[in-house]
Amino acid sequence: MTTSTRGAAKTPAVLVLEDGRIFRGRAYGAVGETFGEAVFSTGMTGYQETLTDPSYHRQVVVMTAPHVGNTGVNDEDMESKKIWVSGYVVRDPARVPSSWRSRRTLDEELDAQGVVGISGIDTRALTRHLRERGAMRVGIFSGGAVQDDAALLARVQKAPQMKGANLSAEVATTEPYVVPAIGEKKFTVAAVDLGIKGMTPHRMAERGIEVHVLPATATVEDVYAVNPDGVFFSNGPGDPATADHPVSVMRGVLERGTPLFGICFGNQILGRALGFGTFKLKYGHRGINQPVQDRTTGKVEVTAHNHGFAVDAPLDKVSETPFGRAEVSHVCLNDNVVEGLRLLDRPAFSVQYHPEAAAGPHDAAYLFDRFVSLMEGQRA
Ligand SMILES: NC(=O)CC[C@H](N)C(=O)O
Repeated sequence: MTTSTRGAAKTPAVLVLEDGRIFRGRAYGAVGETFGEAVFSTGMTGYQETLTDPSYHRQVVVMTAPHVGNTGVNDEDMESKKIWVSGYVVRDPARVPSSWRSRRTLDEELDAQGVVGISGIDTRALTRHLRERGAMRVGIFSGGAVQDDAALLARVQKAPQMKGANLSAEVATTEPYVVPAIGEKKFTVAAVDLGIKGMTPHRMAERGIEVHVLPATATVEDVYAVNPDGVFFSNGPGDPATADHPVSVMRGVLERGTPLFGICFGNQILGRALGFGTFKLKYGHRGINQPVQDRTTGKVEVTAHNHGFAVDAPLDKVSETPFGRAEVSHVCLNDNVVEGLRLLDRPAFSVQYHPEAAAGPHDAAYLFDRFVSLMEGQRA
């Protein structure tokens, strides 16, 4: 529950981690209370895209960049219709935004959307704590929600965990919709929406793809009803171990041999469809400067990430799966986490990171071209 109060900057706020560590600051955005999983993002730009990425549903995002809100909020950079983070933590918010596109301040936007945040805390200390102890549950409280610390801690410890959370249906579209191809239409793609970011269909549309975005509950029949040249599985929030329905739909697509591409949650679902497990990372990857190697070319790309889980697949051997041979195509050079999978006997691949990459970098945009090549190959 949140109470909207402008001028929140003067209102004391408290951030309580489930292990009892407490940070005191001032309210930012809406005044009230909120709960979620505390995670940190190292992106120095693109806060508007971060806030509106549905994969952040039920997460409280800590920004490691010390100044946030400098370019205000514009009407163009949203990745979905609303802010999805459940809370927002910044060190030093901009008092006066400066950008020709800015329409309002970030503080006003968070307040208008009822998103509770906190500012003026030592975000470096908080980030180091999360790196050492791992992502954990957190609460932010301000105004009338502030009680004694022990009472707040008890409430944080009762909040739901991210492990085991099945969240796609809470963020995905309930009705199918079409994003038309830009210019000449060359292909039709069925995109299963598990929490899709707006830039993803746009990157496909730019390549002459008409994208039929389908609800997370879509069946194999719904997918083939649009007569697709390719099938796409999107990013999305929650624990991939709970995504049994999309895993079974993906198996149906793999059986038919239709070209298939997955991003982030979609990569974890491909992992599961092939028979690999998934697991929770200690504190995840979130930011826009993660080095990833494409092992099929040897090239290293700087990439945008937002994932807390990963696929458990062997890095150094080709695996036999029910759909033929599969290999790890991409790996994160910071920690050797699996960042991409590809099948060797069927036209299917996926990446754990974000080639659509709003707000950049764009090193990985070639993956959309790879998807187009698979669809061309199927036609030839
Ligand atoms: N961006 C995503 O698709 C995230 C996938 C999954 N929810 C994770 O945290 O790993």
